Amino acid sequence: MSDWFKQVRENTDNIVHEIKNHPFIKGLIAGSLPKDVFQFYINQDALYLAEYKKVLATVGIKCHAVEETQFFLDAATGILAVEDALHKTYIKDLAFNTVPSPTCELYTSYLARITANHSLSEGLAAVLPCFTVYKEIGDYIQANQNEQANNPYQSWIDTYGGIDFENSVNKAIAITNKYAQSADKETLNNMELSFTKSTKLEWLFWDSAFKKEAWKI
Ligand SMILES: Cc1ncc(CN)c(N)n1
Repeated sequence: MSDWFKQVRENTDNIVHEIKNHPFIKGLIAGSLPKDVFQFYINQDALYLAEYKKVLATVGIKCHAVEETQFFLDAATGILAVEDALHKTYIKDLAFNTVPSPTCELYTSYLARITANHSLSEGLAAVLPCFTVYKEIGDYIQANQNEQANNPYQSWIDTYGGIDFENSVNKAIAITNKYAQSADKETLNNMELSFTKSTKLEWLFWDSAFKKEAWKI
């Protein structure tokens, strides 16, 4: 498979389309997203990223080439340090809720299960939407903003629309494409299932934040 990512991205276009049209994203573009909703999201995202760091490290230590391992370990510390700083900016005065929402729990548990029990290729495919969806949404928001000056969410938006994040996303895509190139048909099928599931979970994460999802019992 010469460009695995291009193919699976095309096949998940409907999900990305739904993300772009979600009221959460529309609210970020306009800067009108209610503050309590964004803070709920940032709080849940901090809980998500704490687990995602471990997942990236797990994938990294399974990679065959030392520079691939290094990339994922750097991603776990470097990129996430930037995100942690964003989280501190936006939730500084708030009581931090340490309970993951059902969707946060679902997404992190799913990633942990795939990276622990399935093949490296499937693990790479499962963690990739966390890079690619945010890059695409960051770019999409920046391209569709009428005004950036007074948007309270601009530093969050610029983190994902920026060049540093783009470099890291391209590297993650290149590594995953490389493993896809030597994967058999069954593995390719499983990789696409993982990529699609994580892309759906990205939609669900924003949707659950918009609804400030709580445990029903
Ligand atoms: C849920 C989620 N997915 C992806 C990202 C971008 N690393 C994030 N911060 N949060």
